[in-house]
Amino acid sequence: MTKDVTELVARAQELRQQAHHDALTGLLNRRAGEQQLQRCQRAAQLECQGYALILADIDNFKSINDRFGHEEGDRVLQRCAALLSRKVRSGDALIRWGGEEFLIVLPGCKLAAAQELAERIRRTMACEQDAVVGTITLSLGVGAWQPGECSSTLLRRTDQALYRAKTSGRNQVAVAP
Ligand SMILES: Nc1nc2c(ncn2[C@@H]2O[C@H](COP(=O)(O)OP(=O)(O)OP(=O)(O)O)[C@@H](O)[C@H]2O)c(=O)[nH]1
Repeated sequence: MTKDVTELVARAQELRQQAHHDALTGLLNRRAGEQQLQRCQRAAQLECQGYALILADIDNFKSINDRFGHEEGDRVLQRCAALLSRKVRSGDALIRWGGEEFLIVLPGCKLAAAQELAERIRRTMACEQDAVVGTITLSLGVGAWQPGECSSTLLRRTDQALYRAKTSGRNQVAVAP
């Protein structure tokens, strides 16, 4: 009987893990990430505790897949996820937001600190050499919550900053005004 209960609890934990996490990278999946973002937004409105976002996107990822194959592309995604995991603090949320795009939610973080973190991430990624693919770079957009703003507006501003980082040459950080 006790063994059955233990197995059920373990299975429930496994299912919860699968429901909230991306199978390839182990990061939070988009749905769980959206919930984290909403929690952060509520705290911002109720307690006036701001937060910041970083959107990081691997540069020219399609050509990595094309040149080295989809499996190597998957490994590059895992490598990026591992690097990002090393850079964030325990209260932050690290999310696989899309194919080769990652969102970091930083509760209580101001714009300047988020920009510094994004720059540290960019530099570390660009300096490390992957044995197969060589240099991998990231473009990053950074935004900080403004009073009265909803999370989708902040997300849109941060995405626009990421777009500027891409169109300005990639391997750079752009900040949402
Ligand atoms: N290996 C692998 N590839 C993926 C995965 N999800 C998305 N992709 C690929 O990621 C690529 C993204 O390509 P684009 O959107 O053109 O972006 P990009 O080549 O990185 O170009 P820029 O973002 O403009 O620098 C597509 O070729 C997708 O097939 C995945 O889970 N694994």
